[in-house]
Amino acid sequence: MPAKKEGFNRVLDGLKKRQLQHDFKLERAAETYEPIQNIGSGAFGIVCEAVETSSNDKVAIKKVAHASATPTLARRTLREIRVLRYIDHPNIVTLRDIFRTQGPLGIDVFLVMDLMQNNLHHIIYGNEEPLDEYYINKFLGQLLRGLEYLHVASIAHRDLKPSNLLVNQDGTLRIADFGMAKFTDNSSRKHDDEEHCYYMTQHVATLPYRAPELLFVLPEHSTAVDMWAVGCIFGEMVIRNELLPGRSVPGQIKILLTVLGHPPQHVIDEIRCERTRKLIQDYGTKADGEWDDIMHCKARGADQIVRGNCDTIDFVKQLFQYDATKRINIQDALRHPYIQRVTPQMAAQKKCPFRVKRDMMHVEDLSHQDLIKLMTQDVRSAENTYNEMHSGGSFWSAGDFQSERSYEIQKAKYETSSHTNGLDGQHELGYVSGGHQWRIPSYCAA
Ligand SMILES: Nc1ncnc2c1ncn2[C@@H]1O[C@H](COP(=O)(O)OP(=O)(O)OP(=O)(O)O)[C@@H](O)[C@H]1O
Repeated sequence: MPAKKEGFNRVLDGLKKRQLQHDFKLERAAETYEPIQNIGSGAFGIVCEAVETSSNDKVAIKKVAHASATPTLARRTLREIRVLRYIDHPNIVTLRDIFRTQGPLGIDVFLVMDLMQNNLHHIIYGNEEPLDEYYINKFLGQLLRGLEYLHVASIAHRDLKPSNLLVNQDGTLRIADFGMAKFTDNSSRKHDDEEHCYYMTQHVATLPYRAPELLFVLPEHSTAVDMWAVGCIFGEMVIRNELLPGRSVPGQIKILLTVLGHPPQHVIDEIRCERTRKLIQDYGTKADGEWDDIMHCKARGADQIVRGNCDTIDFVKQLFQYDATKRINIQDALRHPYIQRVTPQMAAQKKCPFRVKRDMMHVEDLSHQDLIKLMTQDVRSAENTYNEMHSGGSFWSAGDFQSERSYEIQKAKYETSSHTNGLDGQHELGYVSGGHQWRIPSYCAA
């Protein structure tokens, strides 16, 4: 290598190292984790590869800078913590630890996860060749299994896209980035109505994966938004291109109309936004797209996943129903002949712990102040990360209620307890009986 280039690379390496040190000032937790290199960033977080010094395990640390500064950041962070902290599923990213430091603009939160080698976006586009059919089906099957675990607990991810699906060399896929995750059931209709405004809805889900009920600002949002995204991701794996590649809201709506045809009249009738309804009506009636062609028109290589395969086409059609109530749900998707044909029979999986659902129920209602309070309680300080690692102390895990019944008992105890955390009693049960200042999550237990 010429000397000039070597020198230049050294300078670049030095700059990267300094940036890493600047981004990941871990305070006392630096004795527990050693950052190695930056590996990714999104709109809300930066992620580095690091080593856990005691075990030599490689981990990924996601930093959400000044997580307490705005309600949006605080809510995103709390959602991610509360979904991930009790979950142990082969197709959902594993959260190992959480700690915080005090940054100049509020609390910086660090989520320590198992390190994954890649994400599906890089897998799809990192190769000239389209993805092998075997891998498409393997990834699809794992995505559906991870979603089943969440959807059965009425938790919608709401930001599924290839870059949020992490993949290891052995083909394991794990769903990541739960900043938009939300508990959705019939009682959440209230929130949906509150969210029924242009601003809120247009910040859920990345445009090319955004379901029509979000795009058209319809009142009903459920786990069905994820099923639409599954269709988009499946299509993207097949054609090696975004299936519905809009770059603006009107542009995205026009792409839907062009590719998928006109929404049924009852869906249009539900649209309250005059501008959106007019846009759809003015666009006129288009013929429904033929999935055979849609999935193949941009495909660079030959594959037979879609063409001529009736069960594949039926599966795709059911994912792309404009009407969310008619869209295939996760359980029917797993039972669909296409999935049955291409994915191995899978054993029944265990249920998502009730406490995840319980923790997620109230997040959407909280004020900025309450969000900060809960986030602070859920996350230990970097100081404690170091102390607990080195004292070998056992971590209290009072939040580990195994069932709805034990939750109710603890809740009753809490509500009659004189010990209060300043909230309304429903929100932070783990605070009741622990002697510790911070609520230490169960997964930290040795
Ligand atoms: N556990 C992990 N192992 C390896 N890489 C990861 C891990 N978690 C996240 N990443 C990488 O970091 C990137 C950014 O992470 P993430 O999507 O969680 O951030 P974000 O700011 O919430 O993103 P977005 O803009 O999509 O909301 C991901 O696309 C992924 O490539």
